Amino acid sequence: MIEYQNILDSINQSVIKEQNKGTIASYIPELTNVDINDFGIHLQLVSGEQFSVGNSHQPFSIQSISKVLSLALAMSQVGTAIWERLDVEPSGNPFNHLSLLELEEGIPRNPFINSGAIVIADILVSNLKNPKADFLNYVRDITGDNSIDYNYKVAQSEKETGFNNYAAANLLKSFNNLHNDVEDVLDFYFHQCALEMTCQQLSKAFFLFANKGNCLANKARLTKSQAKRINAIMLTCGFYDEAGEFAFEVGLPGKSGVGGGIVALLPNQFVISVWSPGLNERGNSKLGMQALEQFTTLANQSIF
Ligand SMILES: NC(=O)CC[C@H](N)C(=O)O
Repeated sequence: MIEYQNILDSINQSVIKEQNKGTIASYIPELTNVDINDFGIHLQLVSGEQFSVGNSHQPFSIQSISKVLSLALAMSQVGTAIWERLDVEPSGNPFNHLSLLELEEGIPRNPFINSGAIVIADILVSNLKNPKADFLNYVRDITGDNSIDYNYKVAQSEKETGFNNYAAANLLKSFNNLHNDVEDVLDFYFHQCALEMTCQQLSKAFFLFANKGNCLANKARLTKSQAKRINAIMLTCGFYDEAGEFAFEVGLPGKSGVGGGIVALLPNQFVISVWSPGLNERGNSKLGMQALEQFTTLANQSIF
């Protein structure tokens, strides 16, 4: 029997002592309205038990973590045809890097760098009747929580400063890999990134990836094979140019966001969500990575 609560308590004790908590993302100005000392973890076992520590019930901006949820919805709607428009290779580059996209003629390396997520957003805009409302309902549905919502100020803040994402979308358009208007696709993308969730809600939202495609309410939302493939992409691409380091330190598929959240999971066992808003140089939560390294070491559980 693993003493999960003791493990989470001891991680909390050790990370709150850290002097260097990283840097809060400021390129989206509205993201700076958080306290660098905020820290929470929520662990959801596939067997149903839950454990948490710290601010695990405080909503934060999930940012790029949303790219896994948009990919899941696109795969369940469109199936394998999405792979005609993007690849599944790690990019070895920052999430907002553009030169590879030009070299590779508008085919993004994977769905978790910004250009890849923008292609997925385009697919959803083409396939959903009311894209923003339908995506929100999907996330509420798989999580079993209707209180989840977009933070409209964060979406607006990114719209006003998202020049790099406008560049990515226009480059995709120039290669005919964006079918809708740049404005419509980015409006959807900025909202999906502006979803606010707590660590507890994130663990519940990601339950289907640990549970062979079946969500918390035990409804099939993805096939087993789709869940397996999404986990593989999280492992190889979930942390951009730090994916190797995350596999090395933590050893789980996962996804980060510049709001300081990280979700990771062990198939058939658990989902764990961590939030600490200070980021390292690669744009991933500094203490979040440390906490997860300690978790898989102390619990002796990883995919390796
Ligand atoms: N890594 C991230 O979380 C980046 C997401 C952010 N919305 C962006 O496009 O820049």
